[in-house]
Amino acid sequence: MFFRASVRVHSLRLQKRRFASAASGFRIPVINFSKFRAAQSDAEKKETAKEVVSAFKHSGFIYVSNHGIPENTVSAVFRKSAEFFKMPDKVKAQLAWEDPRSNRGYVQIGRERVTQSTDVAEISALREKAPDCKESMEIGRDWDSEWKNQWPKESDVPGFQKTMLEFFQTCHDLHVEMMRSVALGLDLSEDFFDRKIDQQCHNLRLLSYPPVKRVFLDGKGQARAGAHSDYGTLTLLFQDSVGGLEVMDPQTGVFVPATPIPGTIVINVGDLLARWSNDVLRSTLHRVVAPAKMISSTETITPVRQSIAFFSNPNFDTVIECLPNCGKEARYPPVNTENYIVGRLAATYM
Ligand SMILES: O=C(O)CCC(=O)C(=O)O
Ligand SMILES: [Fe+2]
Repeated sequence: MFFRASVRVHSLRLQKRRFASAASGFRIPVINFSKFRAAQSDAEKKETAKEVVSAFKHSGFIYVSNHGIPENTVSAVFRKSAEFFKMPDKVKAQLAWEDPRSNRGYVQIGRERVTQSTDVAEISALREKAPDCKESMEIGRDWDSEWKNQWPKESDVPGFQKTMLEFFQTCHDLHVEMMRSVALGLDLSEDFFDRKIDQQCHNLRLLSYPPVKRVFLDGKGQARAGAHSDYGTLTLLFQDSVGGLEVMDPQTGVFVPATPIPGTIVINVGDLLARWSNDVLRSTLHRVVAPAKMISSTETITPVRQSIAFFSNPNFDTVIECLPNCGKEARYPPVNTENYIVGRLAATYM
């Protein structure tokens, strides 16, 4: 969570990097989502919903298989994303991310430093010392009356806009179903969230982590993306086969690799859903470091890595306050979604 811990505590935890061990008991389960869709009865549906919620309570992360998004849809998005990042820097710079209220556009390497700190000066110092080694392209709903997406010229990346807009809708649809499983798993009515999440105030983020010297990533506090939690309800994360994503075991503070599993999507709880659920569901720290697997014994440069994150959010006018069935006493005061999300974004970008 946002205020959960200080950077000092995290930097101690960052020193420890081990692999998942049976001893810690930490695991990110693979959940077959076709069982939710194809369920013949409410009871059967609830079985998968309970699996989802149980994992979100313990680790905050799941792998979802049989999620219904065709493999060639995902690979087309990866291809268009790679084409986008191959454009010359000065072309990408014309599409620059400008405002946390919009949260759209191209973010060059070093502009964002994800962290749990809330102190602007501290984040700024961190950004200078150990910026995230990544570039990204942020896309929002395309019909917003105030904020416009920063599309590249059609001739520069043919089909980019169409591919991304279709994918945005596809991810929204899956997120609605996932939220239905969360509602059922919390013993709420299946449609509990439907009208609170239907305005698509989400953020599709294309990520590219350039090749970098391994020694550089091994430096103190340096990572492809520093330890952080996400801000919204659920993040749908598509990763390539390179690896490097690690999730913190909340019991031990040890980071555990979330090794890519072909055909699955990694889905994790964000801070707003944790807050909504009064911390019944867990928003877990994660980061991106050099991949564990070496290509060869002489390898000193990590391969380029691509990932795609769909950060789903409640409607911006939704007030987040303790859900039913999530404890008698609210741990947090109510908060407006837009104020919360924009506040978090404003702190992490320069
Ligand atoms: O690239 C990844 O695997 C994770 C990215 C991430 O956690 C984020 O952008 O919030
Ligand atoms: Fe994240």
